[in-house]
Amino acid sequence: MTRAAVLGSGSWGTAFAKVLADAGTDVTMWARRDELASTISDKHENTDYLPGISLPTSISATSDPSTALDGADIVVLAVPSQSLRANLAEWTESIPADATLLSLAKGIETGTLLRMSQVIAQVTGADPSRIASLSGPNLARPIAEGQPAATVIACSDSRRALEIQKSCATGYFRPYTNTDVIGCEIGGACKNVIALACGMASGVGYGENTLASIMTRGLAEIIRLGTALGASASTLAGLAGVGDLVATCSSTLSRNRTFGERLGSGGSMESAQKAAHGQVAEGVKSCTSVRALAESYDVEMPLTEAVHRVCHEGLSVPDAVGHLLGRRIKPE
Ligand SMILES: NC(=O)c1ccc[n+]([C@@H]2O[C@H](COP(=O)([O-])OP(=O)(O)OC[C@H]3O[C@@H](n4cnc5c(N)ncnc54)[C@H](O)[C@@H]3O)[C@@H](O)[C@H]2O)c1
Ligand SMILES: O=P(O)(O)OC[C@H](O)CO
Repeated sequence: MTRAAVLGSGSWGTAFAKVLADAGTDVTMWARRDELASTISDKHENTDYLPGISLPTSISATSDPSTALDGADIVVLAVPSQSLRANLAEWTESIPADATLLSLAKGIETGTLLRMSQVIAQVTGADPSRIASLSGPNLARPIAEGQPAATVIACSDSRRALEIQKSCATGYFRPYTNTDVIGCEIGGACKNVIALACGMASGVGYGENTLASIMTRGLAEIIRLGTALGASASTLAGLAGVGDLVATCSSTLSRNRTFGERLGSGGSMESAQKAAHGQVAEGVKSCTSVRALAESYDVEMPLTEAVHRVCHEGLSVPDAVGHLLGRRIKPE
């Protein structure tokens, strides 16, 4: 039986742990707090992040990372992007030598501008062939409720991608494999920024034409950046690109879209952060790193630039809209 350690017991870590257990994988979760680990093990519910969802009784949880990691074939990294490096530094010693490391995080590290698989390789010293990324239209709660969805598991080593695919395929969760780790990670990180923009537009009161225009032009800038970094455009036209972009930009369950909506309807960054109740909207930090990454490759990303300026330079949403529409007109 495949054994997985899921490190991080937020919404997606918990929903994905359920998927793994439903697929017949032996799962141990790690939670930062003892109290949450005990609730998951004893009450089979994550009352903090996914209240009302019954977890399989086979899932156990611990606040001791080495207990969770003991004998793991697959190590699932389910903490927010900006905390992955510090957490991994503490976990590396206990990670089994041949385990596959699977990142669920959708972000670009600030400062280093590294993708999550690059952070993992740098901190753990693992060969890139042991590192995989999972990304797609995967809002946590509907998946935990068993609503059908598909995803992409990207790894340069197809054997490892297949091992993960088998460990999480269920009657409601359909994983596809891919070898394009860059495309998968760029799609996942960048769509959060575009979802912030859609939320801002929706908060102002704009409707479907505006949102569809932002999604489509957002995809154009994601493809420009992805291909400049070596991703395949077809990955970005698939589940980890268009699929996730549509789900996140359209859903009122998205933390990124909701965050943007609060800004668009006149809320401050502080009030939007407060209203998120500790749940991470990755795009708020990644807009800055994606923008810097794009600049370093001489790639134009006007929507990302606008989101960065609203979130971090005090530009108002109406002024951001004015700047975007005032740009030079050009062919599509
Ligand atoms: N929630 C979703 O629907 C969803 C779906 C797909 C991917 N993701 C991605 O998965 C990653 C994790 O998101 P989530 O939704 O589970 O987040 P979350 O906000 O629900 O929870 C984050 C988890 O990480 C822990 N955490 C927060 N800061 C930490 C730190 N500094 N050190 C250690 N642990 C810390 C929290 O205690 C919590 O257990 C993100 O990159 C997100 O973009 C989320
Ligand atoms: O709630 P969000 O905005 O972090 O998005 C969640 C997932 O990434 C959707 O696939």
